[in-house]
Amino acid sequence: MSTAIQIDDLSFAHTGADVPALERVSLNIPTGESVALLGPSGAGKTTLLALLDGRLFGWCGQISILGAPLDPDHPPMCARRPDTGFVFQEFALVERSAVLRNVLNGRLGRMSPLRALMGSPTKHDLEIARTALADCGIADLANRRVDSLSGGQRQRVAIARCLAQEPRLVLADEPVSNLDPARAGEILALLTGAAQARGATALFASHQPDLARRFAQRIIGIRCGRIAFDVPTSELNEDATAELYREVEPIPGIGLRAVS
Ligand SMILES: Nc1ncnc2c1ncn2[C@@H]1O[C@H](COP(=O)(O)OP(=O)(O)OP(=O)(O)O)[C@@H](O)[C@H]1O
Repeated sequence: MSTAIQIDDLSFAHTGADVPALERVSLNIPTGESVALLGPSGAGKTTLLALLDGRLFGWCGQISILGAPLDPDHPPMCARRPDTGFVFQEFALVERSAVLRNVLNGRLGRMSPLRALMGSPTKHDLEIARTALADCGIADLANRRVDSLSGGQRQRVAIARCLAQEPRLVLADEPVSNLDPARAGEILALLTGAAQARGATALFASHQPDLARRFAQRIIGIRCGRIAFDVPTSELNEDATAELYREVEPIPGIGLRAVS
């Protein structure tokens, strides 16, 4: 089976940070797998996803996405961009634009440069965007401006935009944090189901172990920038989860230390 994400000995510190956000992380995620990243606030989940998306630089180690190595100092080539879809924790939508326009933005990397520049989608692009809206249960919101939507509705728009991109790898940073439990389950089912139906790989960060169990085949626990466990979902036990979320306290000049 081919590999979607290969990470070897990855370390990274944010500019000005005293301690690294990630330290000596190695993992391999085969194509088609749905994987959840669990970990307490500040563990390094967002940092890891942003690195995999080619948005942070100056890291050490090796990262390979869909068979192509990332450059630690430069963004990925434009041609590779559409293959990775990202659902942001803060949505990253164009607030004053209509929902449909936002979802069509997911198609930009699939359009010819001229069409993308003119903002002129083909019939096919429109069809895909409307299907993504319908799949996310928000077809009726197509013409509403994003700044008139609730947090949960925005989250659906962000997911629809990602699906419209037709990515081979879906990275999602707490993609359902603004939804009630029933809707959260529905949307994660949609996101992971859509990825699986297309043979795509999904890696999503979550604070909700129960949702991770339901929608991931494998669960990776991150704590203080290091991998605490990496197990098939069926093997995740309560003790490992409790240990992952055990309180940490900052030690001046040293970083984070687990409270015993
Ligand atoms: N832009 C930044 N500059 C400096 N330090 C940062 C920056 N972004 C994150 N960090 C630090 O990097 C570490 C990892 O943060 P990260 O946001 O990746 O954690 P997380 O697991 O995604 O947390 P959460 O669940 O709260 O989103 C934390 O110590 C955080 O304070």
